[in-house]
Amino acid sequence: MGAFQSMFSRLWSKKEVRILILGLDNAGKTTLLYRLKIGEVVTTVPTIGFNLESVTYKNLDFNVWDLGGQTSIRPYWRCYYANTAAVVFVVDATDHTRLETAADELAAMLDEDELQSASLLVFANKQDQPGVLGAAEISEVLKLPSLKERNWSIFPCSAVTGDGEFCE
Ligand SMILES: Nc1nc2c(ncn2[C@@H]2O[C@H](COP(=O)(O)OP(=O)(O)OP(=O)(O)O)[C@@H](O)[C@H]2O)c(=O)[nH]1
Ligand SMILES: [Mg+2]
Repeated sequence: MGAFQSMFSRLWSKKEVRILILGLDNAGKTTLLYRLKIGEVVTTVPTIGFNLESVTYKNLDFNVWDLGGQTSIRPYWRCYYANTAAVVFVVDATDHTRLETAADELAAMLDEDELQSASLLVFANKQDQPGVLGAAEISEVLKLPSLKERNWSIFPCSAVTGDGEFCE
């Protein structure tokens, strides 16, 4: 194989680093995606299907899939699980009444075979709002400390103000 051909075969075989952004509807997933991508707050509409963007972070390129979170769309999340390096699970930390639902969806997702080696990053979003729960409280509701053999972290953030380590 010539050098040229060899270089291109290596490029073509370069695997996608796939990140999924999941969470209930209205959690702030799309807002967060575009905060990461362009550093700005965009006006969103509920996502029907997905948004896909390549995001470069610290010189690494990721394909970030932001899936719609409405009840009727959640069954389709599993179609995107294969080869996922990390799941970003976004929680509206002001939405006290739906935290249990978020916890159930997260638990079901983490049970899936295709996600056994995926890392989990949880964002306790909307920290700019009054009455918001912090990372420790969200972590407890989602039962993160009981996760075994899972590389997980949780961060408080506001996708709107950009506050929080990973929203910047
Ligand atoms: N105050 C505040 N509002 C936010 C924040 N993040 C998102 N929002 C608002 O929450 C609403 C829903 O945001 P989206 O990003 O569309 O939510 P989503 O999770 O993509 O929702 P689906 O696409 O339906 O699954 C919008 O009005 C956002 O402006 C935040 O950090 N703080
Ligand atoms: Mg959306």
